[in-house]
Amino acid sequence: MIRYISTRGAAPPVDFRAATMAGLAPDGGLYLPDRLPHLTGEDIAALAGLDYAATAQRIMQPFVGDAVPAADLLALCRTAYGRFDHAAVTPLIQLDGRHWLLELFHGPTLAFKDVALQLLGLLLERFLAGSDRHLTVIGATSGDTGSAAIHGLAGIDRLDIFMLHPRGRVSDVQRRQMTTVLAPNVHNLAIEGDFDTAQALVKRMFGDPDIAGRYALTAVNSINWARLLAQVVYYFYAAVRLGAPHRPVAFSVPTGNFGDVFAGYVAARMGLPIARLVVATNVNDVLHRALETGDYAPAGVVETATPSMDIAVSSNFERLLFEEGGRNGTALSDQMADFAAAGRVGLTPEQRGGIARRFASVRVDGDEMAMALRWAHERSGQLIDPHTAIGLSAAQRIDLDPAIPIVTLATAHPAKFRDAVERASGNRPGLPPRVGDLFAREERCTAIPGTYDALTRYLREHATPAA
Ligand SMILES: Cc1ncc(COP(=O)(O)O)c(C=O)c1O
Ligand SMILES: N[C@@H](CCOP(=O)(O)O)C(=O)O
Repeated sequence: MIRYISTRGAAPPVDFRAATMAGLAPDGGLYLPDRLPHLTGEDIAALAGLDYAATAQRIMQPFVGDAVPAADLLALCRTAYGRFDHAAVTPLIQLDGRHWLLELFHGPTLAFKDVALQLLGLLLERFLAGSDRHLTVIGATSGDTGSAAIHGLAGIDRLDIFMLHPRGRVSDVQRRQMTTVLAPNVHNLAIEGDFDTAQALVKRMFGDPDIAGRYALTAVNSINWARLLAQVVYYFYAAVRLGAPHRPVAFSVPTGNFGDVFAGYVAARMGLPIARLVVATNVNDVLHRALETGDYAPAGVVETATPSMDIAVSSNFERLLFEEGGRNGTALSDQMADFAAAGRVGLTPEQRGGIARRFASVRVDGDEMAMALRWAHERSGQLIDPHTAIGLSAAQRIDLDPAIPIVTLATAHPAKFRDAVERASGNRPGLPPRVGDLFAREERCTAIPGTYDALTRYLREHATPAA
């Protein structure tokens, strides 16, 4: 059975249930499976007849093991993906002979995060029902993870969620999707600072024994392995529909925390013929620079029309460094210590070589983003969101055999970023019916300074101790 090991090598291996409930490993590392199941060409071809929920169960079961029996996992997938408002769950849309969009935004909060967080909510509810524990979820968001997590976790018994977003830096739709959920277990905190401030505060809490032990913290950001696992599924689902295993497919992924594109990497390592994974960044291009130069050196973040990608320190890059560094926890731990001390770290030749075999990267600026957005509209009559447009622009510029289809992950509905879409294209997307009354709903949110003291004070006043 698959066990979960930490990228830092000093935490005991655990099963899927424990890894999901912990979020982050106790040594500060990120959990990864101790081995990846391999799918043969026949296994992949057999996915062609399955709907989304059945594909999800088939791909995830080996990772989940007996933590959730097959029939139950299928039922959870049917519930989670039954809440999407498209029969295909994640439909593929053809733009031209070569370019496709994989629409991941048909869930309750209109972004790809719903694919994982609808299921993660159900898994946590199930795991809690079988125990007497109380969990405190603490998360950081630039808008999409927060709304999806709140919609996935609101109302769960013996679980509270504290979600930090950077005040004034999320769109009005994103903010309201979070702050209008009035369930008593939901706490929205608007902090002074940017997304990295929020993410650093959250990570510090996990490393603080006084807080982490007292409140049984868990994470729903993509540092939680279960988030990524659920995202592996749509790479298989899309590639099979475009001819896998007989035809390779490339994916272009608008990237911030490196979660979504890492899920694609896992799919490739499991045997899916992915010709190339394109890491598409905006001008906050730490990942593009790291892939080009081998120097992972976060710099200050500037605000862009794609706020969900305005990230300096990209959490899941650590997972890739571990995988491509020989899965050596001690070496990775040293590398991360160097990073913490110097604020930058060089990749080893082994890591650079491994990464270059599977990935390409493109940095897309605001004008290029707007051009891709207009192109998609002219071509297909469809408005796409600015994050998707970053992915599409990268896909259009990548050097790849033209016979290989390239799928851009459409990570959000354009209505979530309607001001930016209007600025780029002159067209204002309407709100879909499921959020029609969003602007009439009451909001609840607490503003706090972006300091550790302020956050821990709030937590001590509002969180429930573990025992
Ligand atoms: C709309 C949108 N696109 C892309 C991304 C980047 O995804 P990841 O952080 O998994 O790289 C995010 C945020 O995570 C997002 O909200
Ligand atoms: N863009 C993200 C940032 C957090 O990413 P996550 O995938 O690590 O949860 C957001 O929407 O909040």
